[in-house]
Amino acid sequence: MAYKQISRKEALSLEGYKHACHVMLYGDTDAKLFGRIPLKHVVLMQMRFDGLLGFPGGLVNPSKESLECGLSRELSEELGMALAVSPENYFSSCLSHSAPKVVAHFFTKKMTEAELWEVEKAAVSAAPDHGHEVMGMVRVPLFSMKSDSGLPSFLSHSFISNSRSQLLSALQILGLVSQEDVEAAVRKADSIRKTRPQ
Ligand SMILES: O=c1[nH]cnc2c1ncn2[C@@H]1O[C@H](COP(=O)(O)OP(=O)(O)O)[C@@H](O)[C@H]1O
Repeated sequence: MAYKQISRKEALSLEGYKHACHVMLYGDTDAKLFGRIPLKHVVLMQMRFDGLLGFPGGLVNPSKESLECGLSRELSEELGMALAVSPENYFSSCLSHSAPKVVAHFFTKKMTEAELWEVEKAAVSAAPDHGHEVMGMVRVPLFSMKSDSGLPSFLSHSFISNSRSQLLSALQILGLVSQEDVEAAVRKADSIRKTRPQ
């Protein structure tokens, strides 16, 4: 599936397109898996109603609201708390060939580990969409183990639209996982998918 990256300005000047805005919430952590493997960062995605992984967010109407306001409104439904998103959080805009006439705008927001905990707690206890449109927040495992568990296994699952490539580019550009490690995880994920019983 091919996605074409375009500028925010170009995206907003397109006629007859729907605009989707999603955000990757992330932060640093000192936590260690099994008390020995440093997790380094927390990155949040969600399990959607359709069984696909994606980021919180949804459709916004740029003729009536800014991308950031529309995204914040969607987040209060999915996360059960107000979360401000500003133009500084803008990351990219992409045309999706799999969903004709949809522009996918992507944002990233760094938070403290305590704030991320609050988001996870509100998402399960206060979000109107919990259990309906959103089945739960998930932390992305960023480590890779010899058995291919961790990031390779996570990447072998099914993702909505271009959310997998949004994740991969954010991990690299924000320096959360090295380019080399991302590329190795993608190769392993592809081989897991090929060998999985149908
Ligand atoms: O995480 C994501 N990244 C990129 N596009 C996404 C993501 N999640 C959903 N989409 C796409 O965004 C559009 C709106 O879907 P979504 O289910 O988020 O919004 P809605 O709840 O307003 O209908 C659809 O075209 C969907 O394929």
